[in-house]
Amino acid sequence: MTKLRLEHLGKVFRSGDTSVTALEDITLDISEGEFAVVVGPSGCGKSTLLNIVAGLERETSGQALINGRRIEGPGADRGMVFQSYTLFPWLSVRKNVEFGLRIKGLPAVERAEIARRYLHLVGLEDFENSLPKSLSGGMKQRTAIARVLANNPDMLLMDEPFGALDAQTRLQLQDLLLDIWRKERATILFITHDIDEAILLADTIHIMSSRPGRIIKSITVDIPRPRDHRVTVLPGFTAIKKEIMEMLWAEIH
Ligand SMILES: Nc1ncnc2c1ncn2[C@@H]1O[C@H](COP(=O)(O)OP(=O)(O)OP(=O)(O)O)[C@@H](O)[C@H]1O
Repeated sequence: MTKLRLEHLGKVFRSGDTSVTALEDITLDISEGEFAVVVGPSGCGKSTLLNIVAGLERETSGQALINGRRIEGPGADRGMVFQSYTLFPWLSVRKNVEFGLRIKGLPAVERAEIARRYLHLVGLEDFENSLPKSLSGGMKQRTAIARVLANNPDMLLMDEPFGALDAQTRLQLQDLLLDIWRKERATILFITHDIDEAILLADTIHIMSSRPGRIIKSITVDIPRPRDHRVTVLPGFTAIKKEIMEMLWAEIH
């Protein structure tokens, strides 16, 4: 079943006499439970694409549909994780995770139960009373992921979520995300600059051109699951990496 459909999506930013075409004629489908990754050169419109799906920006042509309904603004059916940490500094880890549930009006006992379940899933059950300032970058992103999952969204939208982390932590969180995705059967749209990350995670990789961003190729990653970092040395992995690198290289030269 199609979860997200983008039909001839375009975005032109206008300000005064100048206009920037960020996206042009983007058409793609993401199925329920699919892990879709978008890669592309810097400035090609990846964040703009994700922001339109999040309902934070409006397209200027075409349309974006979730579960067959046109996206016209933000909604609880989509949960977003950004590169920068977006936790409330004055709230404990658990209160951060509970935040959306509190807005929904869930009783305190139920909120705490759901928050603890997701903190356990991301390995932070012993830190529920800590404040964000006492957490490492990786722990902050784990909290952000738990917070989004606690709201039980239809889709997770992730904009370079591991981009600010050191290499070692990034590897750990990639494996954690794969584990969560398998357990929660989430539908994920994930943006990254990192080709290894894209191949490790994705069912499908959509490669974008330089601005104006178009989809120049969609690659199905047929490396068997469950995957972890050991797959990065497989010949199938290297072959996909070569293909993507050559396409991106051609885009920026
Ligand atoms: N609010 C805005 N107003 C005007 N132009 C914008 C706005 N947001 C983005 N752009 C332009 O649209 C283009 C695409 O930007 P976007 O941030 O989506 O690219 P990106 O692929 O996510 O970049 P990066 O990989 O460097 O994060 C860029 O040329 C950018 O300058």
